[in-house]
Amino acid sequence: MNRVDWNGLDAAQREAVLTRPLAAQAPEVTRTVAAMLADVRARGGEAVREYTRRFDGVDFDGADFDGADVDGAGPGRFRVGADEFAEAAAGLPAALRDAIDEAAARIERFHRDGMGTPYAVDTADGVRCERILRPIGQVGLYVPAGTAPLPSTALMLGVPARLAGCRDVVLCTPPRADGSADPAVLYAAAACGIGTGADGGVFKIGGVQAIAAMAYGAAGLPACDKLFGPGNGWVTEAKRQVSAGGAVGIDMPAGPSEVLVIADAGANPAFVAADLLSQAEHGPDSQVLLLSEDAALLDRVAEALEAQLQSLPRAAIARRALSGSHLVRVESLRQAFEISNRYAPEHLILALRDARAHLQQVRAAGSVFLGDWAPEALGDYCSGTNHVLPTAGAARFCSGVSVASFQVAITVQEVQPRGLVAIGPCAAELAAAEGLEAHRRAVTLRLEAAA
Ligand SMILES: NC(=O)c1ccc[n+]([C@@H]2O[C@H](COP(=O)([O-])OP(=O)(O)OC[C@H]3O[C@@H](n4cnc5c(N)ncnc54)[C@H](O)[C@@H]3O)[C@@H](O)[C@H]2O)c1
Ligand SMILES: N[C@H](CO)Cc1c[nH]c[nH+]1
Ligand SMILES: [Zn+2]
Repeated sequence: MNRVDWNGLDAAQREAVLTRPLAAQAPEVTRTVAAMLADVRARGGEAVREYTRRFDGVDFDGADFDGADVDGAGPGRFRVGADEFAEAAAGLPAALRDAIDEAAARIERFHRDGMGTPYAVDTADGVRCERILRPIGQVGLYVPAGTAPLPSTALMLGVPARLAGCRDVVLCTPPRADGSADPAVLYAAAACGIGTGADGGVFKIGGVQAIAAMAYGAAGLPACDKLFGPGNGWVTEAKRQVSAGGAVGIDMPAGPSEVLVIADAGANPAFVAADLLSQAEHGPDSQVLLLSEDAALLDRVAEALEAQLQSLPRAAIARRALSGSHLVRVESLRQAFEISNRYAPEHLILALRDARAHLQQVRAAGSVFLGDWAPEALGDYCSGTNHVLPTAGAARFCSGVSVASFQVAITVQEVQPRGLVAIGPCAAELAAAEGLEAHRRAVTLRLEAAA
């Protein structure tokens, strides 16, 4: 990891420290993704099949890739059949099944309490305004499995989708080399009721081609109203591009993982190093930052990182992520929070003695971890909060996945004649000021009728 002193950097160098690795390669990714999306749009399932062969090394040689035959899922098809679900559940170690069930229950507990509630207000006598909630009709979930399958992501998306009442849920995840889906992802999907009923289903499709298939409807998938889930740079760019057209919504940019740690002299260097590595091991594009006033702490964390890397199976990936990451000496905690709020990290760990007291200084972050005993990994799996979170600075303006992400809120107004008499003149006056005569008449005609 690169070691810098914030006060010794000029503006451009500071910018470089806070620039995400993906930003540098964006134009090339943008072009590749645009071409792939256009191809799936034009050629449908055949293009999905071709990209699956190219990127995942699997050739699904089913009969009809565009819908007619997908219900009879079997070997050679994108859609996961009942037999593969059953095999997955039977083959999974009991301890893993229990862990998935336990995590699902805690995620549900947290998300259920945070569900938005409809409300109604009489804004005037005879004027009732309401906000009601409806589940989004057709939702598409993406569960990454490039560097490693993430069954926890299936829970993070599937649990709130179910709580919101979404009935038509499809889930895409890249196939393994033998053409099967990761069994733990299937078990987690099934635990959320995805893929086992008549509606929706789980499809073995990854990357850009999965996002295209869910956005446009291809390879047996319906065109979805909204897409959810994290992914690498290609997946995240694909989500951005399909949503730019306005035909499909997305949850947020949830790209390569990030963590920013603010640590004081009392922090445990081994804990801090482990937290940095747990995001660095996600992928070479991950970025991790450590800010501290204490130079000795930065030294000890650097040593701990090296020591822990020795026994890390994904050390090569983590080292690449660390090469684009920094250990930053700051002059004060105040400066640390200024930097953090500007960076707007996906995850923010406050390894501080009085962490809660500093929470009020946090203005932008996907999820915050207070103190020494809340490793970010708990939020990834089972504390109950959602791990699908905004990256690349998007935490400045959007939030992680919640039940509300799967709902639309609709406002309703019900007006009695006395209500129209009460507020109609206000509307008529404003309509006249805007020169919109039809608007004004829609009110005044009724005022006359009510008189
Ligand atoms: N922000 C969040 O909430 C969050 C949560 C979990 C994971 N993540 C991130 O999700 C990412 C998962 O990435 P992953 O790679 O492991 O899995 P992935 O499923 O996102 O990507 C794998 C797919 O990428 C495609 N691909 C690979 N190389 C390509 C190329 N050269 N051109 C076009 N497409 C290509 C392939 O189709 C492959 O199936 C990681 O970066 C991780 O940090 C983020
Ligand atoms: N840290 C990831 C979000 O950036 C989520 C995750 C899933 N599994 C492990 N971690
Ligand atoms: Zn993680």
